[in-house]
Amino acid sequence: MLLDIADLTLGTRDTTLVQGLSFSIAPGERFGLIGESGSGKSLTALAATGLLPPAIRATGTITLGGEPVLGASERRLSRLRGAAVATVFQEPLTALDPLMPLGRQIALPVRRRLAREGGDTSRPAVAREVRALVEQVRLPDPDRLIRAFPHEVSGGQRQRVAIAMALACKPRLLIADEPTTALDVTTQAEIVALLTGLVRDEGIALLFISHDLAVVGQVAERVLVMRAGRAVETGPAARVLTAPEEGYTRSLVAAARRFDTALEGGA
Ligand SMILES: Nc1ncnc2c1ncn2[C@@H]1O[C@H](COP(=O)(O)OP(=O)(O)OP(=O)(O)O)[C@@H](O)[C@H]1O
Repeated sequence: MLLDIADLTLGTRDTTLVQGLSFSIAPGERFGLIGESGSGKSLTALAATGLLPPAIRATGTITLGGEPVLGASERRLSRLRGAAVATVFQEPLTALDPLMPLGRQIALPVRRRLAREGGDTSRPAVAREVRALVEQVRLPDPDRLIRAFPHEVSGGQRQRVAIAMALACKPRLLIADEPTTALDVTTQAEIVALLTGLVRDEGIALLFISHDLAVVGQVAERVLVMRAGRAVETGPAARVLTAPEEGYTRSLVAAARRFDTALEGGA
């Protein structure tokens, strides 16, 4: 397994936020973590990358690429973050430097990876890779985009830049935490299709986190539904999202269907 989480419990000094959570992701697998706001999805993702806030205590085990995450030194973790896992967040603006042209921002993880691999880190070599990544995430007008600042491009384009930066690390696991929530519906669908296609083509495993069942259904092969920090149901996406066994999942699926029907009725 690429990511193995066993009996993970997270909490502050006086509150339990995630309890007894276990799941694993195989190399190349697309896994969906579903749950309403506050159910503990983001904390779980942060725990998997060793980025938990200092106030949060963790027990259980997390193994990423064969290495333990909980209790690992910052040095080991930063190596693991570069090579094994990269994350795309809901709001790409938080991950981008407002004062740096987008091309230079994409160049940072490219140069880090080339240095790690002992590759050519000269300016032309890095620029070639940046250009290839910009094309891979299908950003329009690459020459303009490379020189543009974050506020000069659209939200969907910023998310494509964030995806390019994640791909630049050549991770074995990509974590996407609500990557489409801040976008309009059309852009959402484009980003979901892009992400799914890229991870499939590159053989990268995906941990896709969302409260939106329809979106997760398009992306994931297997899903886990969380409620108030606990796993409610897990299984193949096609089964859980069409024939859920647990009452809570059934109510989520029914609510999503009602929403779809209302949209169709209103169209
Ligand atoms: N640093 C922190 N200190 C204390 N409590 C925290 C901290 N970070 C998160 N929490 C709490 O942990 C719970 C789970 O948060 P988390 O962000 O993982 O939920 P989520 O399912 O990702 O929801 P959302 O989709 O809204 O981000 C929430 O009740 C939140 O208030």
